[in-house]
Amino acid sequence: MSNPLKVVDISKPIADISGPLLEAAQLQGFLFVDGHDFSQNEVDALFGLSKQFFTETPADVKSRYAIQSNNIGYTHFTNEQLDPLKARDFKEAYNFGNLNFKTGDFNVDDATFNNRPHTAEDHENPVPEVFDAQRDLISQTVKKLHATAMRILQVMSQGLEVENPDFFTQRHRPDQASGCVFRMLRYPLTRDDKVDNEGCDTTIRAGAHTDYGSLTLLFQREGQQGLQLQTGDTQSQNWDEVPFVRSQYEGRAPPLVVNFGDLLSYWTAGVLKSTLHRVKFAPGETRERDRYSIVFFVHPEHATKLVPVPSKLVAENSQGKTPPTITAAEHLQERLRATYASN
Ligand SMILES: O=C(O)CCC(=O)C(=O)O
Ligand SMILES: [Fe+2]
Repeated sequence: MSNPLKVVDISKPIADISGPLLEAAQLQGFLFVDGHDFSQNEVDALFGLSKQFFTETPADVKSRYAIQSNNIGYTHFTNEQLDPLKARDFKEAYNFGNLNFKTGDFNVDDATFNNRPHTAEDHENPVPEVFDAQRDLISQTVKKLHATAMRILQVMSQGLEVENPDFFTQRHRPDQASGCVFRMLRYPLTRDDKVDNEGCDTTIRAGAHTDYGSLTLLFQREGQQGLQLQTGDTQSQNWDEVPFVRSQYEGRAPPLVVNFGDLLSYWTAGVLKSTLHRVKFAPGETRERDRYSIVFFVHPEHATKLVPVPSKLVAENSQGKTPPTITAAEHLQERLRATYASN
């Protein structure tokens, strides 16, 4: 399969890679990031853990950890109801949140995480047993994912010629409350493509959407492709498949699939592209193999004010218009509300 995306090696000097990274962010909103420091063994262990959780945990146990309004927990969309919307999103996921990248803590209770007294709306965010037994692996992973994301933001800042090269990283400090989420996903194979769902395409497993935050980093597995991004204008409805590519480094995990989210697009007056994407299987493919993916959604600190980025490129693009200044937390709440409203 040909590869429509650029591969950028983030272990190379920033000056050599900031141009290509910015170009990918502006034109496609997607790229592959190689030169990260995840080994294949480490990523295999994560996918093993994900498989163990999804396939060995009884449904009633999973439902005890059901997703909360803070976006933490287990979510399951089944095609058992004859609801075409639900049929399209036949997948299950577990979201880890309230992450502290300095300590490696995750699912911290809401009051402690937000550093305020406990209120009735707060959640405790208990961790399922399978994950509790692997705390170190999860902590190490989220710390490294955050560090990788910070490197990408730095390279991007240089590409955007932001006056302060730390503008973005200063707003994504590792130990401050944010909406960052680490998510394990499984798209099971047990459906029958031939089921007529009132004309809707039953091979689509995650409907077309853009991501909410700053950046998204994703691990996929060989032979389990399915992610597609929209190319061309929104009318033309062309979809490019994200292929599986290997790292150029021996023993390293494959390059991360990285895309830019709505918040970064908003924040840069549209210079960076938040691209529509979806998960779709070729007919028949759904009966051969599950798709597993592991995703890290990066968000700035909750209190971050989305003020104009001090960059000529961004200023030119905004053409003197200044959108109302909102915080990252307000932006996230708005997007989550819209998602729940459409379900
Ligand atoms: O599983 C995938 O490949 C994509 C997941 C995704 O786009 C998302 O969860 O936002
Ligand atoms: Fe997504």
